[in-house]
Amino acid sequence: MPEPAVLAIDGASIAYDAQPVLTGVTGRVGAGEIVALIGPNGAGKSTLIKAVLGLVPVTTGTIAVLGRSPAAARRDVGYVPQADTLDAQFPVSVTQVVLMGRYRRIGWLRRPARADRAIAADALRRVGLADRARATFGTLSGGQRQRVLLARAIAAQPRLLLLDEPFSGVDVVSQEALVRVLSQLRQHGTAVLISTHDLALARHVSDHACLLNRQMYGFGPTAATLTPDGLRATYGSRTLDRHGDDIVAAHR
Ligand SMILES: Nc1ncnc2c1ncn2[C@@H]1O[C@H](COP(=O)(O)OP(=O)(O)OP(=O)(O)O)[C@@H](O)[C@H]1O
Repeated sequence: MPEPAVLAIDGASIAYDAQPVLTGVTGRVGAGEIVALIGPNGAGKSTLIKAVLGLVPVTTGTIAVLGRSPAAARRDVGYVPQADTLDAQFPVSVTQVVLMGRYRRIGWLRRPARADRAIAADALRRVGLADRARATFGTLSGGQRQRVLLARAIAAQPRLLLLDEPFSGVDVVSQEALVRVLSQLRQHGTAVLISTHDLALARHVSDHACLLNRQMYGFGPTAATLTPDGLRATYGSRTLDRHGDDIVAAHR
């Protein structure tokens, strides 16, 4: 018997109101696989991530996480939001933010046990911020805050991790930390869905790519999907930067 997919999307349309913003999405993400969502601004990448979280309705077709509805599977799904949606005013320490990742497992009314603190400390170490554990979250740089939120997500030990443009606006150190964490997650069998505008990073880290622009233009092994033809179809008349036969960057 083949392993059931961690995430299974079949002919899904997703809508905030009457008119769907995304249609015809079909694809599978298995344990330990990393899938990149690629498409221009407004393509529907964040919307798809929110639908997998059960926050935006699927109007036709289905989205199943571990064979359950997105809302029922929420406990097994981690989420790192876009950097610019973070609240830097949080008057809490870095460790407290990471421990929030444990509450869905231990319950909001219980105090974290020693094991939870060890898991949080390990998550901070994995993103390279062990030395900032006592710092106030708001005093960190944008890239460091993004890494703290990544630590919070991995401390929850999700089976599926959703990352919304984690590479945008972060420094090289943060990018390297993220690439390192992604490779560890793959080894642990965590499935990852990652939206990004960065084609080079997508090619570097992902096994599969999903091309989106209000509809799906392709889903498959990264090299076979991020082709000049596939990217041209997805981005339309927008400029694509070429290097030899390759398209290296797509403008938003
Ligand atoms: N809460 C909302 N209510 C109604 N429409 C929305 C809402 N959020 C987003 N949209 C619309 O859905 C479409 C897709 O937006 P989405 O944020 O998913 O795109 P994206 O691919 O993530 O873009 P970006 O790369 O700019 O983050 C856009 O037209 C947007 O205006």
